[in-house]
Amino acid sequence: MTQETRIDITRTRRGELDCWRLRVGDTEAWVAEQGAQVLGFGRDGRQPVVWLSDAAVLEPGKSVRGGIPVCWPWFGELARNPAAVHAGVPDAAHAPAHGHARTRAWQVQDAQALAGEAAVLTLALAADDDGPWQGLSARLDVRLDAAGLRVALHSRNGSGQPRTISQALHTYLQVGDVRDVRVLGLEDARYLDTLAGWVEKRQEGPLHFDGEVDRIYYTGSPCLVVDDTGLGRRLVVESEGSGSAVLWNPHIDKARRLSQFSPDAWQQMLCIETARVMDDALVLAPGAAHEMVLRLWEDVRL
Ligand SMILES: O=P(O)(O)OC[C@H]1O[C@H](O)[C@H](O)[C@@H](O)[C@@H]1O
Repeated sequence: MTQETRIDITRTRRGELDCWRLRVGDTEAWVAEQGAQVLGFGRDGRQPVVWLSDAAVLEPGKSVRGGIPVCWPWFGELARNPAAVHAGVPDAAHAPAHGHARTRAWQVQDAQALAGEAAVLTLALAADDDGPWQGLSARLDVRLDAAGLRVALHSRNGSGQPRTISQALHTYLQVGDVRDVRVLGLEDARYLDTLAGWVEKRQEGPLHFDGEVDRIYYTGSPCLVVDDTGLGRRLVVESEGSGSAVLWNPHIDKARRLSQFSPDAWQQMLCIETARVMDDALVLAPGAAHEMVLRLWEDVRL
């Protein structure tokens, strides 16, 4: 990247949400302040890397279907989590899926265009003063540069007790046709098949999407690759500080039950969710902090 590469960051609105647009040369990312949710990432004139539903609703209080929702301080159904995650929560069975962070207003801490380098945005979610999540705070650093998109989720336990949480950067990826895609890097990994009674299985070969997939992988590899022959590209999802990943595609029937989701949209998306879930849940000692990083880029084959 040269000093002349255009880099900027601007506050703007999409629908009813306050957002930030990060721009580095011909690459752009969008982030909503609500939920610190990345809403888009891609290069001019190419298919997006990050998928956003054409039925997405950009309104306060609603998690947007697509982008990278931040699931925190729990992932999925709270009651399905290890007991330590919902200890002290009075009505875990009725807690909202994927935690409260994705629909809350996060505070902007920093927004900078670093000449010749990157556009960076930092958003923070203050700790609750009381209640079951008292003392737990989060921060999300988003950085766009010539290498791609980097998203880092910091969790901090400011309480006087050890705390266990679960979390995910729930990345929706754009693909040509999910039936022609394979995910590499999961070979031989243990996984929980949530569609088959949460039994543990082992992945054989690359992952294909022949039907609904909703699995929690214990990832030995920090680097997963979406090999997309339809779009002639590979998407690389690299993680740090994460030992699990959720792989999801709703296929035909579940697509009909999802909010903000067109009936055929399952064909053009899949989720790779960089996570700390189930056996890999995150234990934070009093005063401790943790960083989980996702790096995402497109590798174009000619
Ligand atoms: O509809 P949402 O609450 O956004 O959840 C969307 C999906 O998230 C994860 O991938 C879960 O593993 C799925 O079971 C769930 O359907």
